[in-house]
Amino acid sequence: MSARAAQSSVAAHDRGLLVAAEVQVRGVSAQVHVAPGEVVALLGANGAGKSTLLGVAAGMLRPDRGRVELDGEVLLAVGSSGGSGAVPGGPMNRPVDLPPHRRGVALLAQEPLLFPHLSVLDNVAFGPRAAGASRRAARDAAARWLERVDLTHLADRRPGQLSGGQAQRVAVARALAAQPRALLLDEPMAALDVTAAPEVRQLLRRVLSEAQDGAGPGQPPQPPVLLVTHDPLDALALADRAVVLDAGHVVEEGPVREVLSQPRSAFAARLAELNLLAGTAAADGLRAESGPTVAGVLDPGCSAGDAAVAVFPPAAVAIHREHPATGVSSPRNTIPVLVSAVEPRGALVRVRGSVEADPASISPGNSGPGDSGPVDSGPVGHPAAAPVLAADITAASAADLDLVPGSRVWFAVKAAEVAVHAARR
Ligand SMILES: Nc1ncnc2c1ncn2[C@@H]1O[C@H](COP(=O)(O)OP(=O)(O)OP(=O)(O)O)[C@@H](O)[C@H]1O
Repeated sequence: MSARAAQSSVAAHDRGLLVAAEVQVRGVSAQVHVAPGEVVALLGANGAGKSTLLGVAAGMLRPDRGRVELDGEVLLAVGSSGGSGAVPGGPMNRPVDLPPHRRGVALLAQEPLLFPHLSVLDNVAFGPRAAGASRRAARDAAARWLERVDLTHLADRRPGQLSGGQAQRVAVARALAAQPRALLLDEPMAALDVTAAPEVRQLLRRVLSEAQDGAGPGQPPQPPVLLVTHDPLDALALADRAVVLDAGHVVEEGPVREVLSQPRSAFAARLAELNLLAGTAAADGLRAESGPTVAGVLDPGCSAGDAAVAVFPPAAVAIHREHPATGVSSPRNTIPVLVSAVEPRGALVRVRGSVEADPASISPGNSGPGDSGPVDSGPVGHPAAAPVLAADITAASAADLDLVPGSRVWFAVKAAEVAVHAARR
């Protein structure tokens, strides 16, 4: 990239958070921009470079070349100009590398990293105190934040007397009480058990959307949020956009649902081993964006009316040539699908196909879609593209069904196998 092109790419991002870094020893050369109020999920396999970018943004790692800007302020500018690849060079007068505590950036890590000798209240007050608030103002802010994360009753406890989920909620309060100008989340649910993880995910979902709704005229800009995660549910619940890193480079980016439902990189495809339909949560399932209700089981963090996704594994899908009888013992979804690929996978066959919106397109002799089908929601940003679903069936069944690309079939999945999770709209 020429210096001029590099400059213009930086100038285009004068609001929000820009992180561009080249770290040769780690093979990382990537650039990510997060707009004010936007949550970007940084996805990628182990060693892809996610923590490296986060470390550069936080000021914990100095790259060979790199630039970090927050709302136009340069937090880091190191390395020579005129380089190539993802990292803007630009004319370099003198290097800038603000230390972490002067960046106005808060980092929430996997472990809550609370001070063991301080009470919960004083741990939270540490955030605003470190950002320059007076002792009293810091404690007031801490008390307000403990209320927002429903932990007022634990204010006097020491971290050693908290569960893992409670401690992480305290860490969330500490990070946000400092009123950071940008928030970095490094796999914040990864160290939690299966009960605590959804609680913290739900809390983050709530506080992040409150932070975004809260900004108005005269208020500081909404903080950009960069979230590192391996978990597609974290990305779906919390992020607007996904950026996929592979071997240190950005290989894919776009709205989260689009990246997960129509993955173009190998990693996103692996991550998206689940079927996914977007819409609005209903009492007993999901109302697809432009279709009827898919019966399913609502996640505890999800209520009717929320933006949501219905998720089910390919192994839970049965395939029928004719419309199957409606399940008696448990409700069943029947979805008309046009087969696009039939791929052997060991002892199984992965059948992929797009959801058909028009029941009339189903082959003659079918009784038409059942009560709960068809589903024709399209992923965000691709209103015209029908969602693609996958089913794993035995090779013998695939042979019996005589499936080839172009076959028209019904995918059937029991409601009990469909999980409905809250998601960003
Ligand atoms: N301290 C270090 N010194 C040298 N190389 C490192 C160091 N830490 C990480 N690496 C290498 O840098 C590359 C990027 O690592 P990074 O930790 O950023 O990946 P990641 O996507 O965060 O992975 P994970 O999901 O496992 O945390 C990898 O090849 C890794 O082996």
